[in-house]
Amino acid sequence: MMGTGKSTIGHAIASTLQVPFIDLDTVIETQEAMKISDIFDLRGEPYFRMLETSALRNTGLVGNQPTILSVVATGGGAFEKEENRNIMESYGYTVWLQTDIDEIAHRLASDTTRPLLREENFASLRSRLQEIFNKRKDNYSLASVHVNTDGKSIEQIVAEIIEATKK
Ligand SMILES: Nc1ncnc2c1ncn2[C@@H]1O[C@H](COP(=O)(O)OP(=O)(O)OP(=O)(O)O)[C@@H](O)[C@H]1O
Ligand SMILES: O=C(O)C1=C[C@@H](O)[C@@H](O)[C@H](O)C1
Ligand SMILES: [Mg+2]
Repeated sequence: MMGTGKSTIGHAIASTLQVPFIDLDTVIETQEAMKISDIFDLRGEPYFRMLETSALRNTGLVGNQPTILSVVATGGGAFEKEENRNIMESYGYTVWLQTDIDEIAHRLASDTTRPLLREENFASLRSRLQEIFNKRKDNYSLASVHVNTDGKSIEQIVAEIIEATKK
């Protein structure tokens, strides 16, 4: 889900484990030389979703060889497509960061970079987030590791995820 901390936590896990970190949204922006909001506006969401799947596929390979251990943060909508879930499951652990909707709304209230969240005020942002979450939660629950982030520091969340992947 957007705003739960995938990029922040993903980066922190990779630093802790000293492995490469890949942020799929950043990969797509670099490759297209365009901000995600511009890709949505100029090319449309289906085109973005196609780029997302192909970027996801490419994160697992360097040439034709599987890459070494790495941490990948996807966009919040990437787990919606079965094809994407299958690619991610073939790579290893998938992590669902669960964050209270009010907390996400507070975090993103002044952030205008997310094309699916162009809301006029806090109440409409909150209800839009709830609507997106309700639509996506069954797919998110298919992730192999579930971590509730509420009231936790980044360090605590990182430690919980690393611990969960040792089991
Ligand atoms: N555990 C946390 N405690 C407090 N703030 C946090 C925490 N995790 C992330 N944040 C803050 O929340 C905001 C959103 O985080 P981030 O960009 O990592 O989310 P995301 O899941 O990658 O979102 P998106 O799906 O849009 O890419 C940032 O301002 C970040 O600093
Ligand atoms: O939740 C989503 O569908 C999205 C989240 C962002 O990370 C970006 O991938 C894009 O804005 C779409
Ligand atoms: Mg992100």
